Amino acid sequence: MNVLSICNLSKSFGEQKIIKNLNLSVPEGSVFGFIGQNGAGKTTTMKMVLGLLQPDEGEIRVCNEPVRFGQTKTNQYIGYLPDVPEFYNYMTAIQYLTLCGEIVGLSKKIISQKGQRLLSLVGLDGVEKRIGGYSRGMKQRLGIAQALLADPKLLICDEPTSALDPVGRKEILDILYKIRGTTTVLFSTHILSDVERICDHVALLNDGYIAVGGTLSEIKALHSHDSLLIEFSSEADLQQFKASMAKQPLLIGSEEKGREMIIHSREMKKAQHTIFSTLAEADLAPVKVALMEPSLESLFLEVIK
Ligand SMILES: Nc1ncnc2c1ncn2[C@@H]1O[C@H](COP(=O)(O)OP(=O)(O)OP(=O)(O)O)[C@@H](O)[C@H]1O
Repeated sequence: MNVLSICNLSKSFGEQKIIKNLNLSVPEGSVFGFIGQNGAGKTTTMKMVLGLLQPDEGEIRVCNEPVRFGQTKTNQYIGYLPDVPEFYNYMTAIQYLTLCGEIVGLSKKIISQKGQRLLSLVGLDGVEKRIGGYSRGMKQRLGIAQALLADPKLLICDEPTSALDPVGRKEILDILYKIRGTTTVLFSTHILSDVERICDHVALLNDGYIAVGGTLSEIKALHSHDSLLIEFSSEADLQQFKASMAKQPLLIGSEEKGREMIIHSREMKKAQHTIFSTLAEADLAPVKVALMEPSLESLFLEVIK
Protein backbone atom coordinates (compact mmCIF):
# COMPACT_ATOMS: atom_id res chain seq x y z
CA MET A 1 0.00 0.00 0.00
CA ASN A 2 1.11 3.57 -0.68
CA VAL A 3 0.96 5.95 2.27
CA LEU A 4 1.22 8.88 -0.13
CA SER A 5 0.22 9.05 -3.81
CA ILE A 6 0.60 12.13 -5.94
CA CYS A 7 -0.98 12.10 -9.37
CA ASN A 8 -0.41 14.65 -12.16
CA LEU A 9 0.30 17.49 -9.74
CA SER A 10 0.97 20.97 -11.13
CA LYS A 11 1.61 24.31 -9.43
CA SER A 12 2.58 27.75 -10.72
CA PHE A 13 3.50 30.94 -8.93
CA GLY A 14 2.52 33.71 -11.34
CA GLU A 15 4.10 32.90 -14.69
CA GLN A 16 6.57 30.47 -13.14
CA LYS A 17 5.48 26.84 -13.43
CA ILE A 18 7.23 25.11 -10.52
CA ILE A 19 5.59 21.67 -10.48
CA LYS A 20 4.68 20.10 -13.82
CA ASN A 21 2.66 16.93 -13.89
CA LEU A 22 4.42 15.36 -10.92
CA ASN A 23 3.69 11.71 -10.06
CA LEU A 24 5.01 10.09 -6.90
CA SER A 25 4.13 7.08 -4.73
CA VAL A 26 5.56 6.50 -1.29
CA PRO A 27 5.17 2.84 -0.22
CA GLU A 28 4.32 2.05 3.39
CA GLY A 29 7.38 1.29 5.49
CA SER A 30 9.85 2.98 3.16
CA VAL A 31 12.47 5.60 3.90
CA PHE A 32 11.94 7.80 0.88
CA GLY A 33 14.46 10.39 -0.28
CA PHE A 34 12.89 13.31 -2.15
CA ILE A 35 15.82 14.88 -3.92
CA GLY A 36 16.12 18.14 -5.75
CA GLN A 37 18.40 21.13 -6.12
CA ASN A 38 17.66 24.33 -4.21
CA GLY A 39 14.49 25.88 -5.62
CA ALA A 40 13.39 22.66 -7.38
CA GLY A 41 10.00 22.73 -5.64
CA LYS A 42 10.38 20.22 -2.79
CA THR A 43 8.89 22.48 -0.11
CA THR A 44 6.11 23.54 -2.49
CA THR A 45 5.21 19.87 -3.03
CA MET A 46 5.27 19.12 0.70
CA LYS A 47 3.03 22.11 1.45
CA MET A 48 0.50 20.79 -1.06
CA VAL A 49 0.64 17.36 0.65
CA LEU A 50 -0.13 19.10 3.95
CA GLY A 51 -3.07 21.00 2.43
CA LEU A 52 -1.31 24.32 3.01
CA LEU A 53 -1.02 25.23 -0.68
CA GLN A 54 -3.58 24.74 -3.38
CA PRO A 55 -2.47 22.72 -6.41
CA ASP A 56 -3.47 24.03 -9.84
CA GLU A 57 -4.10 20.48 -11.02
CA GLY A 58 -3.74 16.92 -9.82
CA GLU A 59 -4.65 14.75 -6.90
CA ILE A 60 -2.87 13.92 -3.66
CA ARG A 61 -3.95 11.01 -1.43
CA VAL A 62 -2.64 10.25 2.05
CA CYS A 63 -3.53 6.79 3.37
CA ASN A 64 -5.92 6.61 0.45
CA GLU A 65 -7.87 9.72 1.47
CA PRO A 66 -7.83 12.81 -0.76
CA VAL A 67 -5.99 15.88 0.52
CA ARG A 68 -8.14 19.02 0.38
CA PHE A 69 -6.57 22.47 0.43
CA GLY A 70 -7.25 24.29 3.71
CA GLN A 71 -8.45 21.16 5.47
CA THR A 72 -6.54 19.16 8.03
CA LYS A 73 -8.27 15.76 7.94
CA THR A 74 -5.43 13.90 6.21
CA ASN A 75 -2.87 15.57 8.47
CA GLN A 76 -3.96 13.18 11.24
CA TYR A 77 -1.75 10.63 9.42
CA ILE A 78 1.22 12.97 9.05
CA GLY A 79 3.98 14.20 11.33
CA TYR A 80 5.78 17.19 9.85
CA LEU A 81 9.18 18.67 10.54
CA PRO A 82 9.62 21.98 8.67
CA ASP A 83 13.08 23.05 7.48
CA VAL A 84 13.35 25.61 10.28
CA PRO A 85 11.25 24.35 13.21
CA GLU A 86 10.06 27.01 15.67
CA PHE A 87 9.78 26.44 19.42
CA TYR A 88 9.02 28.34 22.60
CA ASN A 89 12.60 28.96 23.68
CA TYR A 90 11.79 29.37 27.37
CA MET A 91 10.45 25.79 27.61
CA THR A 92 12.34 22.56 28.23
CA ALA A 93 11.91 19.67 25.79
CA ILE A 94 9.46 17.77 27.99
CA GLN A 95 7.42 20.93 28.65
CA TYR A 96 7.21 21.52 24.90
CA LEU A 97 6.19 17.94 24.12
CA THR A 98 3.59 18.11 26.92
CA LEU A 99 2.10 21.25 25.37
CA CYS A 100 2.01 19.63 21.90
CA GLY A 101 0.43 16.48 23.35
CA GLU A 102 -2.27 18.51 25.10
CA ILE A 103 -3.04 20.36 21.86
CA VAL A 104 -3.66 17.07 20.03
CA GLY A 105 -5.78 15.79 22.96
CA LEU A 106 -3.50 13.13 24.46
CA SER A 107 -3.97 12.24 28.13
CA LYS A 108 -1.36 13.29 30.72
CA LYS A 109 -0.33 9.66 31.25
CA ILE A 110 0.16 8.99 27.53
CA ILE A 111 2.05 12.27 27.09
CA SER A 112 4.40 11.39 29.92
CA GLN A 113 5.06 7.86 28.62
CA LYS A 114 5.45 8.91 24.99
CA GLY A 115 7.43 12.03 25.86
CA GLN A 116 10.09 10.04 27.67
CA ARG A 117 10.23 7.37 24.97
CA LEU A 118 10.56 9.94 22.18
CA LEU A 119 13.16 12.02 24.01
CA SER A 120 15.17 8.89 24.50
CA LEU A 121 14.77 8.01 20.78
CA VAL A 122 16.16 11.41 19.74
CA GLY A 123 18.89 11.46 22.42
CA LEU A 124 17.44 14.31 24.48
CA ASP A 125 16.39 12.41 27.61
CA GLY A 126 17.81 13.98 30.71
CA VAL A 127 18.50 17.29 28.95
CA GLU A 128 17.25 19.90 31.41
CA LYS A 129 18.19 23.13 29.67
CA ARG A 130 15.73 25.36 27.89
CA ILE A 131 15.24 25.01 24.12
CA GLY A 132 16.72 28.50 23.59
CA GLY A 133 20.12 27.04 24.49
CA TYR A 134 19.90 24.12 22.05
CA SER A 135 22.14 23.63 19.02
CA ARG A 136 20.52 23.41 15.56
CA GLY A 137 20.89 19.63 15.63
CA MET A 138 19.18 19.37 19.02
CA LYS A 139 16.30 21.50 17.73
CA GLN A 140 15.91 19.27 14.69
CA ARG A 141 15.90 16.19 16.95
CA LEU A 142 13.28 17.74 19.21
CA GLY A 143 11.29 18.57 16.07
CA ILE A 144 11.34 14.89 15.10
CA ALA A 145 10.15 13.89 18.59
CA GLN A 146 7.30 16.40 18.33
CA ALA A 147 6.37 15.22 14.83
CA LEU A 148 6.20 11.61 16.09
CA LEU A 149 4.06 12.40 19.13
CA ALA A 150 0.73 11.45 17.56
CA ASP A 151 2.11 8.20 16.03
CA PRO A 152 1.86 9.36 12.41
CA LYS A 153 1.79 6.89 9.54
CA LEU A 154 3.99 9.24 7.54
CA LEU A 155 6.78 11.46 8.83
CA ILE A 156 7.64 14.28 6.44
CA CYS A 157 10.91 16.11 7.05
CA ASP A 158 11.89 19.11 4.96
CA GLU A 159 15.68 19.21 4.55
CA PRO A 160 16.30 17.95 8.11
CA THR A 161 20.07 17.69 7.72
CA SER A 162 20.93 20.60 5.42
CA ALA A 163 22.08 23.08 8.06
CA LEU A 164 23.89 20.58 10.27
CA ASP A 165 27.50 19.55 10.74
CA PRO A 166 28.48 15.91 9.99
CA VAL A 167 27.84 14.77 13.58
CA GLY A 168 24.42 16.46 13.69
CA ARG A 169 23.55 15.00 10.28
CA LYS A 170 24.49 11.50 11.38
CA GLU A 171 22.34 11.81 14.52
CA ILE A 172 19.30 12.79 12.47
CA LEU A 173 19.89 10.06 9.87
CA ASP A 174 20.30 7.45 12.61
CA ILE A 175 16.92 8.46 14.12
CA LEU A 176 15.16 8.32 10.74
CA TYR A 177 16.73 4.93 10.08
CA LYS A 178 15.69 3.62 13.51
CA ILE A 179 12.00 4.40 12.98
CA ARG A 180 11.75 2.75 9.56
CA GLY A 181 9.27 -0.09 9.59
CA THR A 182 7.03 1.60 12.18
CA THR A 183 6.75 4.97 10.43
CA THR A 184 7.10 5.70 6.74
CA VAL A 185 9.60 8.51 6.26
CA LEU A 186 9.65 11.03 3.41
CA PHE A 187 12.51 13.46 3.61
CA SER A 188 13.65 16.09 1.19
CA THR A 189 17.27 16.91 0.66
CA HIS A 190 19.90 17.94 -1.81
CA ILE A 191 22.59 15.93 0.02
CA LEU A 192 22.85 12.71 -1.95
CA SER A 193 25.18 10.93 0.46
CA ASP A 194 22.46 11.22 3.15
CA VAL A 195 20.04 9.50 0.80
CA GLU A 196 22.50 6.72 0.04
CA ARG A 197 22.99 6.13 3.75
CA ILE A 198 19.41 5.49 4.79
CA CYS A 199 16.89 5.54 1.94
CA ASP A 200 15.46 2.53 0.17
CA HIS A 201 13.39 4.60 -2.29
CA VAL A 202 14.28 7.83 -4.05
CA ALA A 203 12.75 10.34 -6.43
CA LEU A 204 14.66 13.11 -8.16
CA LEU A 205 12.65 16.27 -8.75
CA ASN A 206 14.07 18.15 -11.69
CA ASP A 207 12.44 20.76 -13.90
CA GLY A 208 9.12 20.27 -12.07
CA TYR A 209 8.69 16.54 -12.44
CA ILE A 210 10.20 13.27 -11.21
CA ALA A 211 13.07 12.68 -13.59
CA VAL A 212 14.19 9.47 -11.88
CA GLY A 213 12.33 7.39 -9.29
CA GLY A 214 12.27 3.91 -7.77
CA THR A 215 14.25 1.82 -5.34
CA LEU A 216 17.91 2.70 -5.00
CA SER A 217 19.02 -0.59 -6.53
CA GLU A 218 16.56 -0.29 -9.46
CA ILE A 219 17.81 3.20 -10.23
CA LYS A 220 21.44 2.22 -10.08
CA ALA A 221 20.82 -0.79 -12.30
CA LEU A 222 18.76 1.11 -14.87
CA HIS A 223 20.47 4.42 -15.21
CA SER A 224 24.06 4.01 -14.42
CA HIS A 225 27.23 2.60 -15.81
CA ASP A 226 29.92 0.81 -13.87
CA SER A 227 33.45 2.08 -13.56
CA LEU A 228 36.76 0.23 -13.36
CA LEU A 229 39.71 1.75 -11.57
CA ILE A 230 43.15 0.66 -12.74
CA GLU A 231 46.25 1.76 -10.86
CA PHE A 232 49.62 1.27 -12.51
CA SER A 233 53.01 1.19 -10.80
CA SER A 234 54.19 4.14 -12.91
CA GLU A 235 52.84 6.82 -15.23
CA ALA A 236 54.89 5.26 -18.03
CA ASP A 237 52.87 2.03 -17.63
CA LEU A 238 49.65 4.02 -17.80
CA GLN A 239 50.79 5.75 -21.00
CA GLN A 240 51.76 2.38 -22.48
CA PHE A 241 48.31 1.02 -21.62
CA LYS A 242 46.68 4.04 -23.28
CA ALA A 243 48.76 3.53 -26.41
CA SER A 244 47.78 -0.16 -26.51
CA MET A 245 44.12 0.79 -26.18
CA ALA A 246 44.34 3.58 -28.76
CA LYS A 247 42.04 1.85 -31.20
CA GLN A 248 39.42 1.10 -28.52
CA PRO A 249 36.51 3.52 -28.06
CA LEU A 250 36.45 2.34 -24.42
CA LEU A 251 38.75 5.11 -23.26
CA ILE A 252 36.41 7.86 -24.45
CA GLY A 253 35.18 9.63 -21.32
CA SER A 254 37.70 7.89 -19.08
CA GLU A 255 39.41 9.80 -16.27
CA GLU A 256 43.12 9.97 -15.57
CA LYS A 257 44.92 11.01 -12.39
CA GLY A 258 48.60 10.33 -11.83
CA ARG A 259 49.08 6.57 -12.11
CA GLU A 260 45.35 5.87 -12.03
CA MET A 261 42.76 5.56 -14.73
CA ILE A 262 38.99 5.18 -14.34
CA ILE A 263 37.13 3.63 -17.27
CA HIS A 264 33.35 3.87 -17.53
CA SER A 265 31.19 1.42 -19.44
CA ARG A 266 27.59 0.33 -19.63
CA GLU A 267 28.81 -3.16 -20.59
CA MET A 268 31.50 -3.66 -18.02
CA LYS A 269 31.87 -7.41 -18.47
CA LYS A 270 32.68 -7.00 -22.14
CA ALA A 271 34.92 -4.04 -21.36
CA GLN A 272 36.83 -6.06 -18.78
CA HIS A 273 37.62 -8.77 -21.39
CA THR A 274 39.14 -6.15 -23.68
CA ILE A 275 41.03 -4.41 -20.87
CA PHE A 276 42.49 -7.59 -19.38
CA SER A 277 43.57 -9.03 -22.74
CA THR A 278 45.18 -5.67 -23.65
CA LEU A 279 47.04 -5.66 -20.32
CA ALA A 280 48.27 -9.22 -20.93
CA GLU A 281 49.36 -8.52 -24.52
CA ALA A 282 51.23 -5.39 -23.42
CA ASP A 283 52.79 -7.31 -20.52
CA LEU A 284 51.46 -4.77 -18.00
CA ALA A 285 50.67 -5.71 -14.41
CA PRO A 286 48.62 -3.04 -12.65
CA VAL A 287 49.03 -2.76 -8.86
CA LYS A 288 45.28 -2.42 -8.38
CA VAL A 289 42.12 -3.14 -10.37
CA ALA A 290 38.79 -2.37 -8.69
CA LEU A 291 35.20 -2.29 -9.88
CA MET A 292 33.54 0.87 -8.58
CA GLU A 293 29.84 1.05 -7.66
CA PRO A 294 28.15 4.00 -9.34
CA SER A 295 27.35 6.78 -6.88
CA LEU A 296 23.95 8.40 -6.70
CA GLU A 297 25.68 11.70 -7.22
CA SER A 298 27.29 10.79 -10.54
CA LEU A 299 24.06 9.23 -11.68
CA PHE A 300 21.94 12.29 -10.91
CA LEU A 301 24.47 14.69 -12.33
CA GLU A 302 24.16 12.72 -15.53
CA VAL A 303 20.34 12.94 -15.46
CA ILE A 304 20.15 16.67 -14.82
CA LYS A 305 22.96 17.85 -17.12
N1 LIG B 1 4.71 31.66 -2.27
C1 LIG B 1 5.53 31.73 -3.31
N2 LIG B 1 5.40 32.72 -4.22
C2 LIG B 1 6.20 32.80 -5.28
N3 LIG B 1 7.20 31.94 -5.56
C3 LIG B 1 7.39 30.95 -4.69
C4 LIG B 1 6.57 30.77 -3.51
N4 LIG B 1 6.99 29.68 -2.84
C5 LIG B 1 8.03 29.18 -3.56
N5 LIG B 1 8.26 29.93 -4.65
C6 LIG B 1 9.30 29.66 -5.68
O1 LIG B 1 9.13 28.33 -6.11
C7 LIG B 1 10.39 27.73 -6.36
C8 LIG B 1 10.48 26.43 -5.57
O2 LIG B 1 10.60 26.74 -4.19
P1 LIG B 1 10.67 25.61 -3.06
O3 LIG B 1 10.85 26.33 -1.76
O4 LIG B 1 9.52 24.71 -3.20
O5 LIG B 1 12.00 24.86 -3.48
P2 LIG B 1 12.84 23.77 -2.70
O6 LIG B 1 13.09 22.64 -3.64
O7 LIG B 1 12.18 23.45 -1.41
O8 LIG B 1 14.20 24.53 -2.47
P3 LIG B 1 15.11 24.78 -1.18
O9 LIG B 1 15.98 23.58 -1.08
O10 LIG B 1 15.88 26.00 -1.56
O11 LIG B 1 14.20 24.99 -0.01
C9 LIG B 1 11.44 28.76 -6.01
O12 LIG B 1 11.83 29.38 -7.21
C10 LIG B 1 10.71 29.72 -5.11
O13 LIG B 1 11.26 31.01 -5.21
